[in-house]
Amino acid sequence: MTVNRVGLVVHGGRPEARAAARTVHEWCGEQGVPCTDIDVWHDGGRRSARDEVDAAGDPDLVVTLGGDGTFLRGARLAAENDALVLGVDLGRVGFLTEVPASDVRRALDAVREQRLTVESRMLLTLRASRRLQVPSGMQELVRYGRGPMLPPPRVRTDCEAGGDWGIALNVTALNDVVLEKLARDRQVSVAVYLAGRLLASYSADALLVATPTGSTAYSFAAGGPVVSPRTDALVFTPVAPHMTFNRSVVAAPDEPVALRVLERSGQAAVSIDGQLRGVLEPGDWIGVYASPRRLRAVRLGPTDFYGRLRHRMNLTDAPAAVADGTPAPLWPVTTAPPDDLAHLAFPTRSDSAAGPGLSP
Ligand SMILES: NC(=O)c1ccc[n+]([C@@H]2O[C@H](COP(=O)([O-])OP(=O)(O)OC[C@H]3O[C@@H](n4cnc5c(N)ncnc54)[C@H](O)[C@@H]3O)[C@@H](O)[C@H]2O)c1
Ligand SMILES: Nc1ncnc2c1ncn2[C@@H]1O[C@H](COP(=O)(O)OP(=O)(O)OP(=O)(O)O)[C@@H](O)[C@H]1O
Repeated sequence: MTVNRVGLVVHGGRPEARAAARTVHEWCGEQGVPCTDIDVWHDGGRRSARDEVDAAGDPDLVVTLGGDGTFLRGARLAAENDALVLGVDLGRVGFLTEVPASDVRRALDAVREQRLTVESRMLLTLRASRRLQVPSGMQELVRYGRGPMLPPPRVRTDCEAGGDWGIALNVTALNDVVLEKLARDRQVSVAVYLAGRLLASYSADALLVATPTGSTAYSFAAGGPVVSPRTDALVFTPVAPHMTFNRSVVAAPDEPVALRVLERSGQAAVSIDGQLRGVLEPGDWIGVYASPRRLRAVRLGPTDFYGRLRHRMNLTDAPAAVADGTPAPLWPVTTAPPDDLAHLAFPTRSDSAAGPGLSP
């Protein structure tokens, strides 16, 4: 693809990320490609995704330099502009970022020379019974020292009128939409509807709806399933529900998950990809569903989701299994499997064989 303009999202608190940003600026200077820093944390607060990408001159490639939080910030901007996103790994976990910092130049060259595949990932969006906002007195209290808050979500202008089903908000979640208690000592009471049918009323610390990408984040910590990011699905997971049914439910992409705060519940905070975006009162509801937008992520080689799961989550083998024999063979994703293990995957599977827009 031709890169016409690069937008940079940098973890400003990390010197290595600032150094990598200089490398990207240098590369862009050499190639004559305009490059703008975006999602800069101004003293006066942060801007909506639309305002950010407009101010950055409509980048068609968003490069993130940081950890997963930085990638999530970049994904929000890339999705708004249907831009590609490339995540450079300069974080603590780096589950979402792929390219090591030492490979930034090589990665940019590969994008320019079209030696890439584009992985399409599902995003969530939502409708709500009213516009979301955080009461001003509450902002300082709930932002946990994590920097400026995003402005309240805008209403989607293409859906502003005629919807009996609440107000469509211009938000996208790559990981998850979380409804959680605000008072430390008071759970939220929430009725949960899947595809319009009541699943159950919950009393819990939080209830969340994750994408397959987000299944390895908060949902995973709450005991939810790991879902391949090549799948489209909505993963509903309760956090510390005070009831016998505490399982996740995996819904189809056309089955919305609606969360309605019950009459006597405490207030509930709505977070999207870890960013506080609103506070709901009893009687309010949100409906979470698959966004018509997708995230377009740059992949420079075969991706290795399960290898990454094993490696980044430090999965360890059962001691008894290890003691029972030689360790199970493990080989890099770029290397052909040993001949006697070739049956473990579809034969001759490659990125290009996986079909347009999806890579394994
Ligand atoms: N108890 C928990 O695990 C918990 C609680 C709140 C929020 N979160 C997650 O944090 C996310 C926001 O990330 P952040 O970096 O801004 O906040 P953060 O710094 O609090 O990160 C939470 C952790 O989750 C990791 N992470 C983020 N997305 C991931 C993914 N898709 N797969 C695997 N690990 C992932 C991050 O690297 C980090 O270690 C939210 O979307 C939510 O899923 C997790
Ligand atoms: N652009 C920035 N300017 C200033 N501080 C920042 C910036 N980005 C991140 N930080 C600081 O870093 C903290 C962690 O941010 P975040 O969780 O988004 O990082 P991350 O990219 O996920 O990396 P890590 O994997 O280390 O958490 C923030 O609370 C903030 O203090």
